[in-house]
Amino acid sequence: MSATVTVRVPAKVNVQLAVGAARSDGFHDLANVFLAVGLYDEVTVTAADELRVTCEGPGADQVPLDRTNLAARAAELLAARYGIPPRVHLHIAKGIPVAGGMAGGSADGAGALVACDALWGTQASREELLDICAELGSDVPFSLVGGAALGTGRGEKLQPLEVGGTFHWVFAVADGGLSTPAVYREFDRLTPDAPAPEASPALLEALRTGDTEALAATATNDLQPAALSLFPSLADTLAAGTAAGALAALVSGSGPTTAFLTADAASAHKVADALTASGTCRTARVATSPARGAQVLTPG
Ligand SMILES: C[C@@](CO)(OP(=O)(O)O)[C@H](O)COP(=O)(O)OP(=O)(O)OC[C@H]1O[C@@H](n2ccc(N)nc2=O)[C@H](O)[C@@H]1O
Ligand SMILES: Nc1ncnc2c1ncn2[C@@H]1O[C@H](COP(=O)(O)OP(=O)(O)O)[C@@H](O)[C@H]1O
Repeated sequence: MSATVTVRVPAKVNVQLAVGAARSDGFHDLANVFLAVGLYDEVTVTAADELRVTCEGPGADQVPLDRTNLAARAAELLAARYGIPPRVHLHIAKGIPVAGGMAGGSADGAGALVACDALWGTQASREELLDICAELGSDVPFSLVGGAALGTGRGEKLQPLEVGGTFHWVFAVADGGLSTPAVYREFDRLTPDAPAPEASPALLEALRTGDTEALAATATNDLQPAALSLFPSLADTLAAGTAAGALAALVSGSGPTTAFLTADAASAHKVADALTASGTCRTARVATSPARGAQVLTPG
């Protein structure tokens, strides 16, 4: 056991987000095709007198530092399973836009879990870790595994997917955030008869073969109309990225980050520059996918 462990965890984009009707538990059944992208949060855990969370980086002021933080909840859940007092300092270095539909909070939950497991030497099995992740949130299991996966149920039941190449993305970070439950509520209002969600075979094939144009032609997000309804100016951001040459433009998950798939690295930089100059977003970030899931940087 070492005194400090740092874990790096990627963001995600949903290349397909098919959403069904609301279930009796309030969640929605999904066909959620997750793709991990190379924008990262780092979670560092250090032994301390009591559980404490600190956060640095863009948007850190919007991250709760109390027990509602997903990193704190992850430490508490693992500690409770093994009868360990959760006396740790969790420090989060944010690289993933906060409340942006890129699963930053989920990344921190998965990262804290892996970091505490290494710090405490609990050696929880992959199944146990995935179980705790699912308890923390629908997106958290994917943050642990990374790569690409089809999430069914509320998104927590994962089936790994093959990815045959590198995809080049631009992410436009919006001014402000969107609440995930509010976007799902707006989806319900706009889509009274949502059909059962199904993954698109053509999209899965595009991922498998690493075919950017085919992925661009098949990527869809059923939450996009709801996100646009609550945040209408996102339409201007999508239009600016498309005008600059993006092959596909879509809202990332529940938004308000928008995602632009581009032909190659040069095109990604061109689209990012155009988005920044357009004044329709706060900042634009270039990243590639797939990316590895939660990974220990300093060994425990
Ligand atoms: C929309 C998605 C797409 O990947 O991600 P984000 O864009 O928020 O990152 C996810 O479904 C968000 O997953 P996550 O943020 O983990 O949600 P949870 O904590 O499990 O649930 C928060 C709330 O979202 C709604 N929710 C979430 C998942 C789901 N399948 N159906 C839902 O209706 C519920 O209102 C729930 O109370
Ligand atoms: N470690 C965390 N980092 C960011 N947000 C967190 C964290 N823990 C809890 N939250 C809460 O989760 C909400 C959603 O944030 P985030 O996970 O970044 O976005 P999204 O769910 O859109 O992908 C935030 O508004 C915040 O209140």
